[in-house]
Amino acid sequence: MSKFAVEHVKRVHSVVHDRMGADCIGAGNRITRSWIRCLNEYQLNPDSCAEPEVVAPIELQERQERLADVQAVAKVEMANLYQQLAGSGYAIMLTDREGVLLNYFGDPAFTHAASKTGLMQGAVWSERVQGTNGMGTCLVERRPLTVHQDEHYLSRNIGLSCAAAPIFDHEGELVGVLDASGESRLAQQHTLALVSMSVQMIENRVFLHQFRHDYILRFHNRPEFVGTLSEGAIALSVTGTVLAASRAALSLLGYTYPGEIVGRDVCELFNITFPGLVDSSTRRAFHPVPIFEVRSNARFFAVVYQPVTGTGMGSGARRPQRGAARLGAPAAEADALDALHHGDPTMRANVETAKRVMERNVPIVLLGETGTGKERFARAMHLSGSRASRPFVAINCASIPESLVESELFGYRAGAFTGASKDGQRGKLLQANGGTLFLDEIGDMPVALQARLLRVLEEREVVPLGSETPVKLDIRVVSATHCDLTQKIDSGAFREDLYYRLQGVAFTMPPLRERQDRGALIRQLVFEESDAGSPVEVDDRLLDLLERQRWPGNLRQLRHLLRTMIALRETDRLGVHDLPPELRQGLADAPPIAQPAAAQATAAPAAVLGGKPAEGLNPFECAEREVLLQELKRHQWNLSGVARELNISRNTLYRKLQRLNIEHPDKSLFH
Ligand SMILES: Nc1ncnc2c1ncn2[C@@H]1O[C@H](COP(=O)(O)OP(=O)(O)OP(=O)(O)O)[C@@H](O)[C@H]1O
Repeated sequence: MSKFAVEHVKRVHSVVHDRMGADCIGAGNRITRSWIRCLNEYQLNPDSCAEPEVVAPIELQERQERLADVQAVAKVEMANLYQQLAGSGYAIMLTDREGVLLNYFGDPAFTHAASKTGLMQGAVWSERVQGTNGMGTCLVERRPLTVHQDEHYLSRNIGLSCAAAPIFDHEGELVGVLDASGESRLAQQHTLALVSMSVQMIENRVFLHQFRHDYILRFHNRPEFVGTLSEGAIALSVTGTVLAASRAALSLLGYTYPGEIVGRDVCELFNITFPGLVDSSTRRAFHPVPIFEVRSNARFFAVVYQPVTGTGMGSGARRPQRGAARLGAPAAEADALDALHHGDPTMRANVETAKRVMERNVPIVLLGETGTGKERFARAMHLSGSRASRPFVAINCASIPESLVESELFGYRAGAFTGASKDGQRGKLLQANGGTLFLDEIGDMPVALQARLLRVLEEREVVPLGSETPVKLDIRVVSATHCDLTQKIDSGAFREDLYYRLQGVAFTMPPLRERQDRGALIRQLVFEESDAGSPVEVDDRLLDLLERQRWPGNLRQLRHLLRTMIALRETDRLGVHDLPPELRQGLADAPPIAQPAAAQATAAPAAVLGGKPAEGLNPFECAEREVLLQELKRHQWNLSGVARELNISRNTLYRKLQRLNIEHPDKSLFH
């Protein structure tokens, strides 16, 4: 151990064990708290030399797809941030909520050193694994922070300076962290401000994108700030019900949780009716109009943007109707279910059955692989039925932290516990009252919570925390899962009684590779991803290529690819040349999905170089394999050269070679 490391370890122990020491570190108590967690709770050795923990490539891909919306926007912001910090030795990183590094933009000067500490895609930077660090500690503290040099817990990380800010979704849930890390001597004071601004930009853009098919009220207390980074945004349904609010909107209006305003009518927030708001916004040609907040009478300036139409719901389907009844389906929304398919027989049968059962108060379960459209199906049922003007509330049962379950689901009364909001909080169950509750990933719900949920569903009432008065519940419950619930019941991970309570009718969403309407679906996705006013087309060769793929990530994966291609396109007609280079070859070579599995394996591109053919690899991996083989050939199998060229560490390169079945023509040379 170096003298420096010995000193560091001593200091960590003295800070944790001795309050005097803690006061001495002068770094604010977030670091002290974190060090205490690292030593006492995670029992980490400050001088640990353990290899960085890296998730398997397939897991990384799944995690990236789960955060596809955020990632697509974040990539652009990361590139911007990287440019602003260029030359100062920084790497910009995005992690998910578990601290797994999803994206990495590295300054070449720093990348090599960084990979030694584990700053690379797939590495886990949670506090539990890497001790006090920008990303991991930010995930725990849930606020922007810096971790500078020897504030890091592990002595091997004290060469770093990190500035990290948390990214939240519109439901206030933490989804990840954006971080800029560099070598300490180059650390810049304003980095944290830049990172925080980028996060705000990411959150705003994700919000505007996710709710682009709804009305969006964008406002600020100064007219010139409408449309800027600091504006607030509220998504509204066709009847003016608040569907969601951005963080800035909540803060401008003085609320803490989205649940405090979601489900309310916009006229309960501002002293103007929804049709009045839309009319004046349109009449003023989208110049901000003054509106007044109901509680404080504070003046704001607002613009209401119309939904981007073209989801198959018909143009104009979402125009607000003057005095539209709060209950009763807007007629034009009735085809939301029909718009889910373009002739695929399985989906058509699902839609027809859904229409028959959805008003009958029968619980519904949606089954299917990830990304096959379960949530979209649930939303379409909601929009097509009599509850369309009431809230649709989605809960991801797998991701609610144990400690928040109670208040998130059931809500609490004002002052129910220390730290509770003074106005109390309506839980998600009550937010959904009158509408639909969508329980996503139901198979992953913690068992303790299953019992409580069962009771609520049976009694049809909720008692918020700190209250004794039950509130009546009237919700339509739709659940979804990608796992086999009967297997979970057998293993004791899922309650049988809850299973029968949730499953009245089950629908199975066909995977994309089995859908017979793939061509029309691709066109539909391209249309949805195009900006209003500049529609993008797909040429026949590209369409044919895309139709023939197996799409393990289903519609979500396809949408993600199309979004990237549209963002980077040169003209409004997408062709094969718009495919990312690493995919072009792989997609072109991949076998058509109509072939039986055995045939596909043999049809996968056999490597000209590199030993074993690419058996069992998906098209993306085949593409990656091809690119790697070309690079290896170009560098005459000099691994250091290839690693440098690809901006990855030698370790990562080794792992890739193994995963992609690449061997040197002369095997001994790799070892
Ligand atoms: N019929 C459809 N037409 C166009 N896009 C669709 C359709 N169905 C789903 N999608 C798109 O596919 C993506 C994934 O859909 P969705 O989130 O509903 O899938 P899911 O099965 O609920 O996924 P997960 O199991 O991971 O929660 C979304 O971008 C959604 O808009």
